[in-house]
Amino acid sequence: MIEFINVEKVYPNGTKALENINLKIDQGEFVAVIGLSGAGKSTLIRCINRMHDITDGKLYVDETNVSNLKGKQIRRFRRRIGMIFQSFNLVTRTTVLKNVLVSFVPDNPLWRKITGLYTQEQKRKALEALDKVGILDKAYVRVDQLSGGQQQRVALARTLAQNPDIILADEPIASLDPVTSKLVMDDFKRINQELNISVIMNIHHVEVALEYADRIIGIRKGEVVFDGESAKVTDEILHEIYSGNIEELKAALEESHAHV
Ligand SMILES: Nc1ncnc2c1ncn2[C@@H]1O[C@H](COP(=O)(O)OP(=O)(O)OP(=O)(O)O)[C@@H](O)[C@H]1O
Repeated sequence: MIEFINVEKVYPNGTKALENINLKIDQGEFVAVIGLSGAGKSTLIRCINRMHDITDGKLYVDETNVSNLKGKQIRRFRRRIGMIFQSFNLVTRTTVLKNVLVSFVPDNPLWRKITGLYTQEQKRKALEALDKVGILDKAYVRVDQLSGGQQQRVALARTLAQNPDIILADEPIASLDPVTSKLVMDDFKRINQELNISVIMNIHHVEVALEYADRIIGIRKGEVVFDGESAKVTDEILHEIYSGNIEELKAALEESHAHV
């Protein structure tokens, strides 16, 4: 379980990005975080794996008080939490398989790190992860020969290979076309349901969020203004989340229509 207790995040330049955040997210939930640009969505999910430090309150992942982690403990903790970015973060001039194998580097002794050799078991796990996202046939293809959607699935396979409890996804479909977005979202949903991995996704496409996530967290100006089942999100609630900016809400909805 992930638990935020009165969490606040103030950046060193004085910007208050999160305030009074209280949330409990159970293992296996699929949560979409929505809100205007600058509302604090990215900050919220990046506090979970300590990419950002909170400045007040408490944040727990299971029994771990995230703020108390130091050095090696942070690295070990992050092994349990996969992270997917809009930009895929892959090494494009090498093969799909090598990109997935990279997830094992932290576990390997120095000589394996230097030689770039992996165990048969690691290769088997990497191929298994590629199979889970339907691109096993691309294992020996160079990443720069794949479409954006396929690249995002490689990123997903790399994360799966590390056997995470949680996947944090920061705008994972923002640079994908509507058809590909759907395939990638289907992968997230399947992984969530079949492997019981929690998915916490920051997403601009409201309708996609409503279709795929079980739970919506609406953020406005660093505060949670809605937290509930996707099925219970009404136009009034969306207005509340995006209030003060109807034009942006309309644009977000139109963009989402194009994605479903
Ligand atoms: N490294 C930083 N230093 C200072 N302020 C920051 C930093 N990162 C984000 N902010 C500010 O914190 C607030 C929340 O930003 P955040 O990126 O979390 O919003 P967001 O909802 O994810 O936005 P977007 O949808 O545009 O990505 C914004 O006012 C932003 O300008």
